[in-house]
Amino acid sequence: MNGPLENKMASSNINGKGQPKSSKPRMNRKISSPMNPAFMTSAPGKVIVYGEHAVVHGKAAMAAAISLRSYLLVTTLSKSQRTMSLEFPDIGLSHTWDIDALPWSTFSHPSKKKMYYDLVTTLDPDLIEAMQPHLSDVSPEAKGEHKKIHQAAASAFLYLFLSLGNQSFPGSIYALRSTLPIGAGLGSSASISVCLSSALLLQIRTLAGPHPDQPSEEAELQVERINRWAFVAEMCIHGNPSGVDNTVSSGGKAVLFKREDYTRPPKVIPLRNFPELPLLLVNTKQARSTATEVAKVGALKESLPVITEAILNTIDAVTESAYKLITSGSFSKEDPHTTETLGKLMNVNHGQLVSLGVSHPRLERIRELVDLVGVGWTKLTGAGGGGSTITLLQPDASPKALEELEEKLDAEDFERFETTLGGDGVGVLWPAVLRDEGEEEGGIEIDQQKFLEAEGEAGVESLVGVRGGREKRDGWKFWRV
Ligand SMILES: Nc1ncnc2c1ncn2[C@@H]1O[C@H](COP(=O)(O)OP(=O)(O)OP(=O)(O)O)[C@@H](O)[C@H]1O
Ligand SMILES: C[C@@](O)(CCO)CC(=O)[O-]
Repeated sequence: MNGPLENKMASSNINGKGQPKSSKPRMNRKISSPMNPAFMTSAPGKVIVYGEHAVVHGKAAMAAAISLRSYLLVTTLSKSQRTMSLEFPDIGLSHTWDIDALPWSTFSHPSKKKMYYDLVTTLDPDLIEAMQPHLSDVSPEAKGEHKKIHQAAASAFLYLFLSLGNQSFPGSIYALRSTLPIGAGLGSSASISVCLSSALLLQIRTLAGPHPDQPSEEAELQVERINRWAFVAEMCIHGNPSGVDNTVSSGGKAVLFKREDYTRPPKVIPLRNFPELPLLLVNTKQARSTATEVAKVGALKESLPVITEAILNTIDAVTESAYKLITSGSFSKEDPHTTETLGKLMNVNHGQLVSLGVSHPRLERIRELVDLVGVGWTKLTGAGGGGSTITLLQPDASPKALEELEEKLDAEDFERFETTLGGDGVGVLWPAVLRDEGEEEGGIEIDQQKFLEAEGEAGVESLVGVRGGREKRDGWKFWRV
């Protein structure tokens, strides 16, 4: 059976299959004091329903959280252990920094120091430079794309840690597992960014809650702070993010998102009555980097500015039409005409993304297979260039045709996902103890060994999952906005 590492990365040029772990996870260290119990954070992936890429250029996008999530377990070490460790087995990354050797003087210099409530919209080149010597010894044996994946995750953590922490920060281990495929357009980087940002903000004790009777304005402020720092981590991972992924991952549910001015917070409209659309989510297993795909569109805009801007504007019009339809008083998802309009808009949006040059033959093959059986409307979702598609299924799609489609997708080695849209955003499990409903007392204490050894995505989901397949789990808490 595949272990977590083998399962995670798609079989492509950034293949993580069978990568040796950099070193064995350190699972035998002495763990937290009762004052600093081990705790967890978790955040969802997302699908972009309309408007990816255009959103990087100031247009609107509509996106919703999905039920696949990342989970981060934080274990505080005893006072004498002055190290910060990352255990990210999904990508085969294991690294430890000596806290006292990190570039504190640069990060805490008055001209550079940021506060936990600040809005940071660009990475500081001096800070990036100061981090370099501490990143160059991360996975020195890794090569090519594999190395980039490690560097991206390590730099996201280090930039946040050095910005939010200080030299007297307690030594800690950050163990991360995700049920999301990586580089598949489903927001894996945003979900780990939200996990890291919320964990560090909790460790420096700047977050209130989450607790059940928290006023919603307070909850909103906490989520906003997490989201701002998650955006910083996203900038470390993919250069020029719009912020839509981390916004959905932090707040959950579904939103219309637009960032016209990068020096100001984006405009985010929650879509409270976002319909539970019957969606089929398919991964090409062709991993790619969001940074590369975003750069492709940037390059097209430079070489064909007028045409590219025109395409981006028509994408905006598609997103706007879908938004108007969903928020109109007469909207009903039972109405086949409405579904058909949303579906046609998805098809148009896909065509626009093809013109921007971010499709891939495997994405086109999924479209072809769906079109051949005629069960719905398909578009790529996320950055494209591989990654995933979403298909809005026709309400009257015949079960036989659907079965036929599933067989074909399986035969051609595509990966189908079942997921629900619009779930919770960032969650906290403090301390790391879970109890299933009906269980008498005690509950399961999640320690690093259990967490790192859980078998595959299903093992992670069943051990620490927000639902874990059960009706209700006691322990995970969310800021309710
Ligand atoms: N489970 C994970 N463990 C460690 N690092 C991860 C994990 N998931 C994502 N990452 C980091 O995020 C990067 C992938 O980000 P990228 O934005 O390219 O893809 P994505 O977020 O899955 O897709 P999209 O942005 O299109 O939704 C990886 O290279 C890695 O650095
Ligand atoms: C391609 C893109 O629009 C969506 C990636 O999920 C990039 C971004 O918004 O940061």
